[in-house]
Amino acid sequence: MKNIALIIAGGVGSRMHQDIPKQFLNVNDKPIIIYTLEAFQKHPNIDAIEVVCLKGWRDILCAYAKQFGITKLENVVTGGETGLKSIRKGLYDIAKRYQGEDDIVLIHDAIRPMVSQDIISDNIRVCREYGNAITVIPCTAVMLKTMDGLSSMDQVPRDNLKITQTPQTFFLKEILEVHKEAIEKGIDDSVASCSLYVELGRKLYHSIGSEKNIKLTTSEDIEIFTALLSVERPDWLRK
Ligand SMILES: C[C@](O)(CO)[C@H](O)COP(=O)(O)O
Repeated sequence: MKNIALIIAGGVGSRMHQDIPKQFLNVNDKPIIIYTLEAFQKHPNIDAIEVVCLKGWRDILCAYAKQFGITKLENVVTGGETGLKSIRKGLYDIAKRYQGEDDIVLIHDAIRPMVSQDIISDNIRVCREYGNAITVIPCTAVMLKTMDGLSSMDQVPRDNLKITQTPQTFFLKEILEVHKEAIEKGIDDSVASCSLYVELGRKLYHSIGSEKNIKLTTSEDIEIFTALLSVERPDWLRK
């Protein structure tokens, strides 16, 4: 009964307008991806870590992992053309080493370095109890619908909306079957694992996220992350 973290670090980060991919940018002398890996390294119920990495960055990542004591890192594979294909490559590689009926995989964005121990624990709990776990937070803003990108005449009731984050956690055996079904049905452009499940008509279960579990997409997000680190060290760094 293993809990395996699959960290997705295959993106080039074009919205950050930097030469270095965002997951490898340094904040306080530490690459962003290392903050993320440390969260899973420190969690007592995470048994192994696999990373899907950008082509050409594998050796650099392995060197950083050694430097920062990420001993749970078992393998690094190169990403695919899309996020979903990168996830699939990671799952296929994990399946070479893990075949247990009870093994679960926590799929997490490398660029969400503020993931807390509580978020990881709740994902494991919900997945083991209900079969999967999608980290979500409530939608607190008014959501406008637009058809032209400039104006709106409609809104989506926010009470029915949840904002998704990662980790998104599944039984390894089941998510491999879901990917097989998606390939057979020609569904290949889902944005995330949760979208794939929805597109195949499967039910998803929510686990508790946090506003602080931000995805570092733009340079503004890096400023927010740096500010968060200066006022509140993540729970796993405090121990
Ligand atoms: C998986 C995700 O983080 C959930 O909020 C998000 O969908 C990832 O989107 P991206 O386009 O791969 O950054």
